[in-house]
Amino acid sequence: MTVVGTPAPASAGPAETLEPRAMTVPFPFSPSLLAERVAVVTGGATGIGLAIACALTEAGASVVITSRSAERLTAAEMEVARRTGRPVWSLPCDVREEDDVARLRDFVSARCGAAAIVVNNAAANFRMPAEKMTGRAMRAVLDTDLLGTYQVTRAFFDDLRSTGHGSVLSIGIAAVERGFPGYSHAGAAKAAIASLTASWASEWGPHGIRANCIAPGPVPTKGVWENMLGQPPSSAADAGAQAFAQYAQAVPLRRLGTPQDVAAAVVFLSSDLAGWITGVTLTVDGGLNLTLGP
Ligand SMILES: CCCCC/C=C/C(=O)SCCNC(=O)CCNC(=O)[C@H](O)C(C)(C)COP(=O)(O)OP(=O)(O)OC[C@H]1O[C@@H](n2cnc3c(N)ncnc32)[C@H](O)[C@@H]1OP(=O)(O)O
Ligand SMILES: NC(=O)C1=CN([C@@H]2O[C@H](COP(=O)(O)OP(=O)(O)OC[C@H]3O[C@@H](n4cnc5c(N)ncnc54)[C@H](OP(=O)(O)O)[C@@H]3O)[C@@H](O)[C@H]2O)C=CC1
Repeated sequence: MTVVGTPAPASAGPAETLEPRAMTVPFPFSPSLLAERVAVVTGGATGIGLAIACALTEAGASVVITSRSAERLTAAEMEVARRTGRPVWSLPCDVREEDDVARLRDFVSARCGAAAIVVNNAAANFRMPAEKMTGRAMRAVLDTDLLGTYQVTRAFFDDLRSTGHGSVLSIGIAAVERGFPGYSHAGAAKAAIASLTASWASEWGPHGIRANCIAPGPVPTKGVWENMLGQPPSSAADAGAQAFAQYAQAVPLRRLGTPQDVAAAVVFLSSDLAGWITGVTLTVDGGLNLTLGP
């Protein structure tokens, strides 16, 4: 039986074990829930995107993953097949580049058919105090997170509409209305994504396209460790690992998130189970935002 949180292989090194896969909830959706649907997942080779690709595949969708690295995509293709027993397709694409995005759209259409589900998950992040933020640094993040989300979604608009049940899922960040200290570029981009989502929902509802945002709290993926907190710790005793363990105690549900927590929300929102839900931002954070005060 396939499960949402396939346990890490015994051979997994310290970096892999940081992507918590301890959750062993049986896969909660029918394997035919998304049958005949084609899905595109940006940033689908690692972390949360990889878990989303696995979950959509397990729910019956034909999935195309994309990121800038052909090497990571090849590894991810094998990982999805290992976890789900089904193939995914992949194409390198920098979401900041219009030509790349146009090629992606044509690849998906030729290989699998019209996309009914677009998951905007690709993102870039690095710590930088606001007063030190250069224009290039700001642009590097806005171009990836915001422009990339807009560009990919727009490229697939005709396909989404043609299916009659298009669904756009964009990944934001929990409690972004409070800002994102140290990461003001990413906070601004993610806040704008929530607004884009609402605009798309209103404008495209009449075309049968739903648009929703998922706003995760902290999920200690390898990408977060490398880009936000330095190198992954080599053991649970490392200061970084200790800080995260302490952070978990601030969460009402007393744990940090897993990629699979986010993936389950994506499957639900992209399916007909959520057929009358559009324009929402769903926070997936174990209740952490409730502890931040009024
Ligand atoms: C604690 C829980 C909350 C977690 C919330 C959210 C988490 C996440 O979003 S996780 C996603 C993390 N994953 C990634 O970030 C992976 C992808 N990131 C990247 O590939 C890069 O960081 C990049 C896209 C931003 C690099 O883009 P590129 O166009 O190649 O940028 P340049 O190298 O040309 O640099 C442009 C500009 O930005 C400055 N810069 C880039 N990276 C960093 C860095 N790591 N630290 C500081 N500054 C950086 C760079 O210095 C350039 O500015 P100038 O120096 O003024 O030219
Ligand atoms: N982990 C967390 O705590 C939280 C994460 N999020 C969001 O969840 C999503 C996934 O993050 P996570 O899995 O943790 O981190 P990852 O670093 O694993 O994922 C980011 C992905 O984006 C891809 N990517 C980056 N830039 C581009 C680009 N220009 N074009 C195409 N792909 C690109 C990367 O692949 P490649 O480098 O190969 O291009 C990578 O696969 C992001 O949107 C993030 O902001 C939100 C809240 C909390």
